[in-house]
Amino acid sequence: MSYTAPSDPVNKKPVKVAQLCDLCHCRKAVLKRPKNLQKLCKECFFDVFETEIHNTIVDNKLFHRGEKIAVGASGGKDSTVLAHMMKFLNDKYDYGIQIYLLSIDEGIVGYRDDSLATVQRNQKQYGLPLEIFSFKDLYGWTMDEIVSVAGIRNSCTYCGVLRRQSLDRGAQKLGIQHVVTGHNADDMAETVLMNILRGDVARLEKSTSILTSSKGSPIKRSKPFKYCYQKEIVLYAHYRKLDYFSTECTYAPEAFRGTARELMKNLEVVRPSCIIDIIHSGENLFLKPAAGGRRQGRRRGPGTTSANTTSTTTSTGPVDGSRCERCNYLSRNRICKACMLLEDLDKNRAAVTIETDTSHDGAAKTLRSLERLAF
Ligand SMILES: Nc1ncnc2c1ncn2[C@@H]1O[C@H](COP(=O)(O)OP(=O)(O)OP(=O)(O)O)[C@@H](O)[C@H]1O
Repeated sequence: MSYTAPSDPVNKKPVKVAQLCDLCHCRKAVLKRPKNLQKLCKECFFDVFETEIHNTIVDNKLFHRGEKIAVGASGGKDSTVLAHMMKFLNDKYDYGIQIYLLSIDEGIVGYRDDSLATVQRNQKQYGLPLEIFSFKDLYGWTMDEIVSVAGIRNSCTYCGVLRRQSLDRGAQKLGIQHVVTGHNADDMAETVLMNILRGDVARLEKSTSILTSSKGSPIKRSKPFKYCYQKEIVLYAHYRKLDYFSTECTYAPEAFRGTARELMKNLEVVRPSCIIDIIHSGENLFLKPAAGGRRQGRRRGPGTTSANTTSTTTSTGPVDGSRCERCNYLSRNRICKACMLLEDLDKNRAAVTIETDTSHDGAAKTLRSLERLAF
C-alpha cells in the first residue's frame, strides 16, 4: 500500500505506510533507533535526541547561568557531537553558559595530531575558543615516549591518569571549574560491568554518577551523554554532517574494558535496552556501610595485584584538598598518581638507554627495537 498526501509536501515520492516515521507519521523513516527500535525520520530523530539531552541537563541541574564550561574535545565522534550539542542547546534554551573547547595533546604521532586538526576545524565551525595543552609541556613526556619505555600494555593507565590531570590543570589555567566530557551510555555500562566483574565495589557505586568531583578540588566533571547510545551519537553526527575524526587510538584499548565491551555488545543483540538497564542497575546499587561506619572498599583475594599499582606506596591517609609534595597539584595522597607514574618512567629510562626516533613513525618503531632487545 502506498501513501501520498497531496497536502503534505515532505515526501517527494510515495511512501508506504509501514515506512512512515513513528512520531510524525508523515515523513519517511530513515533510521531505527538503536535504543528502542522506534522508526524515525531525520527531523524527529534530531528533535528527540536533542530534547533527551536537554532534559538530562535540566533534570540534573548540570549548569548554572554565567558558568564557564570546558568541553573535553578530542576530535572523536562523542566530543565533536558534545561540542556541537552544547553550543546548539545553549543557543536554543538560553542556558547562559560560556563554552570553551579544551584539548589535550597526548603526543601520539599519526593519531592525536590528526584528531586535533579536526578540533581546530570544529573551533572555527562552532565559533568556540580552543585551548590545547600537551603532555610534553606538562610532564616532559609524550605518550609515544612513554610507550617506548613502559610498553604498550600499560599505555591506557598512563594516558588515563595523565589526561585526567591535564584536563583539570588546563581548566584551572583557563579559570574554569567544570569539565564536560563525551562519555556515553555504552562507556558507562561497560564501566559498571567491569567493576562488577572485578568486584570493585568502591568504584561501582560512583561509576554511574553524572556529576563528579573530588573533595577539595575546585574542578567538577559531568557527562551529559550518560544516557545516549554510542550508535545514536554516530547517527546524529552522520545526519548532521558533523566533521569528526574516526580512527582508533594507535595503542591497544584497555584489555579488560575490551572484554566488557564484547560482553555488552552480545547482550545488546538479544536485548537492546540492556545498556540503559545496566546503568539503572548501577544507579540503584548502594553499598552497605561496613563495620565502623566506613563504606566497603575494594576487596582483593590473596595474591592479587592491580595493574594500576606502582611500586611506590604513598597513600598514608588521604587528606582532601591537600597537595602533591612533588608537583604541588591537588592530590588526596602525599604524592599524586601522575608523579608516581612519572617516577617509574624515569627509573626505567635510566635503566635502559636506547636510540629513539619517534619523529616519523611514532612509537611503533621504538617498540619494535625494544622487542628485539627483549626489554
Ligand atoms: N585528548 C583529549 N582532549 C580532551 N578531551 C579528551 C581527550 N581524550 C578524551 N577526552 C574526553 O574524554 C571523553 C572520553 O574519551 P574516550 O577516549 O574514553 O572516548 P571516545 O569514545 O574515544 O571519545 P571521543 O569520541 O570523543 O574521542 C571524550 O569524549 C572527551 O570528552
